[in-house]
Amino acid sequence: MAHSAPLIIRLVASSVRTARRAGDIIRNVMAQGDLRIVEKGKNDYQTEADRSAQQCIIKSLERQFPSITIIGEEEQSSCDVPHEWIVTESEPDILSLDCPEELQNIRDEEVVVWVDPLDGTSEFTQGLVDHVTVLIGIAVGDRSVAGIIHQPYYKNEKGANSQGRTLWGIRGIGVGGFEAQVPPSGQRIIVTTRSHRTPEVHDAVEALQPAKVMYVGGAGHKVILLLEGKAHAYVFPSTGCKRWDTCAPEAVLAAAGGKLTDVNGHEYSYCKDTPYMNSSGVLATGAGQDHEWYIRKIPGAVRDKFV
Ligand SMILES: Nc1ncnc2c1ncn2[C@@H]1O[C@H](COP(=O)(O)O)[C@@H](O)[C@H]1OP(=O)(O)O
Ligand SMILES: [Mg+2]
Ligand SMILES: [Mg+2]
Ligand SMILES: [Mg+2]
Repeated sequence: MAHSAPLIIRLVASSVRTARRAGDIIRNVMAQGDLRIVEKGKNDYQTEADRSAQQCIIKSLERQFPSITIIGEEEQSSCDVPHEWIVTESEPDILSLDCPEELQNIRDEEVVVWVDPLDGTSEFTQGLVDHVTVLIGIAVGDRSVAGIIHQPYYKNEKGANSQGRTLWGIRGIGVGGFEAQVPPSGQRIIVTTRSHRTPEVHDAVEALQPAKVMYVGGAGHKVILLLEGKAHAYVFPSTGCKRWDTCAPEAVLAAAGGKLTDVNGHEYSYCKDTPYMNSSGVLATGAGQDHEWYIRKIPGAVRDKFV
């Protein structure tokens, strides 16, 4: 079965298992109590969990898919890793999915995988672990087509789920691992950055006249709030987010009927030579929202800074 499924399906199926293992590694680092924080730049941190989770994901995917391009947020080390970090399994339910025609004959050379081993590092270092996600985004050519968002600290309503949860989406196929919800009509809930606020972010959020604003960490976490219908739009007119922050969330959101672009409505390219920085900001809207309306409402003086 594993060898008969198309490349994209096999990649998603093994990325789901790999993201889960990365989540185990993140929880273990936190449980051991020494994050070994490195400051990469202003308000930009890396921990032992970011480094180890990335080793797990990249070494696992390289082993199974040696000819694809994989780009990770953190610097990659050539050191050996514990053998239990190398994932060789795939999620059987995904392997058996029907694949649409246009995704059936993708070649290894066309695929770029964007890896954010730990999204929401600032919040992680502050103990806000429910903001953390592991992001594996799969692009074909320019376009983000599939994504995995794993939440290592997700708890169900009863407060019990030590394995976290794994949301996935593939354009043209659909989503799994969660229950997609459309945000409520008659009010507007905006979600934005908690740790990278700027005057432009403030002005854009104000202009949208929200009933409520949620300030939370992580691009993955904010898109989950859209997927679950807890917010209508994610607004971030600022640089700082990179391709590995948005590739997976964009694909899962699109597969659920939402949309992620820059703040002027242009799609980012995810080809392997693209700049890493999402220099024109991020605007994401949930299913059923009028994406163009949000673009028009963000003041031109803000949008013009990000053309
Ligand atoms: N100024 C910045 N410097 C570094 N990373 C940023 C910056 N702004 C955003 N990010 C990345 O985008 C994610 C979403 O941003 P925010 O939480 O501020 O809305 C952050 O968790 C961080 O990813 P990461 O945690 O993987 O480094
Ligand atoms: Mg980072
Ligand atoms: Mg990130
Ligand atoms: Mg990260």
